[in-house]
Amino acid sequence: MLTLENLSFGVQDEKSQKEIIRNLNLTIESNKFVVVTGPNGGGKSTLAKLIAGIEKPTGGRILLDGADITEKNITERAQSGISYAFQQPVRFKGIEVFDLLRLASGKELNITDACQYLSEVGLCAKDYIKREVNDSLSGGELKRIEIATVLARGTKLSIFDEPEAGIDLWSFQNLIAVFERMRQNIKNGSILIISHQERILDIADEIVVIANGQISMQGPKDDILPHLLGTASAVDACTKFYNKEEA
Ligand SMILES: Nc1ncnc2c1ncn2[C@@H]1O[C@H](COP(=O)(O)OP(=O)(O)OP(=O)(O)O)[C@@H](O)[C@H]1O
Repeated sequence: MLTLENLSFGVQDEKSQKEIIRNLNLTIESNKFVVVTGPNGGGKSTLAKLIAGIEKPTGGRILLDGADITEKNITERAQSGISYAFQQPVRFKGIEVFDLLRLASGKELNITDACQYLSEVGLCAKDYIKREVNDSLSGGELKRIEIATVLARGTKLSIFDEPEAGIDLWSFQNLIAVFERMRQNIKNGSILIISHQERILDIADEIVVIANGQISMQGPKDDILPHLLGTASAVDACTKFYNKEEA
């Protein structure tokens, strides 16, 4: 279980202090599939980075299964059981896809198992398993490889930041199937996905809407999704909801 207590994150620009996450309280229960959504710039990616240890909070605490991990760095948090898939994944020159999957899994992964992870994210395993994780991979390919590494890690908390970004329509169908399978097989871990996509929101146990650095709505999918739909996209709906709240 992940608990965020009065979590804050602010940055200082030339003129003033900008609060990006404001005294946010959130609990993510074990074995839950939680989707975080909300308007652009609302603070979703920042929140994910605070949980993964990429950014350091300016206030509040982060607890994983009751243990305070606020002061732990990114490596220590990974060791505690948090995986993070970036919105824009990092390339690793000189490392093959197979090496990356083996490192991620933390065990002696054989080629068949590694290929299985690639197939799950819609990549033809034989074409990719020996590819170097360098600039020759497209953004969408890299994104899918990164999702495969998170699958290989199988940690207590897996965080995916906009996994759909840069993925073509055909692969998107596969991706939805991947997340549906994760939802069905969820045990001893939670999944937190940042997404604007209705099909991903629809898989959620719980939806959290973040706007202006705070939670503006939170609850079971069946309660929250109807509020977000009925417009061209969920993010438009979120923006409208937020504007209404502000009025
Ligand atoms: N290190 C930083 N310094 C200054 N501003 C920052 C920093 N990190 C984030 N921000 C700002 O904080 C706000 C929230 O950013 P964040 O990336 O968390 O939003 P988001 O909800 O994930 O947006 P999107 O849906 O567009 O991905 C944005 O206005 C962003 O420009």
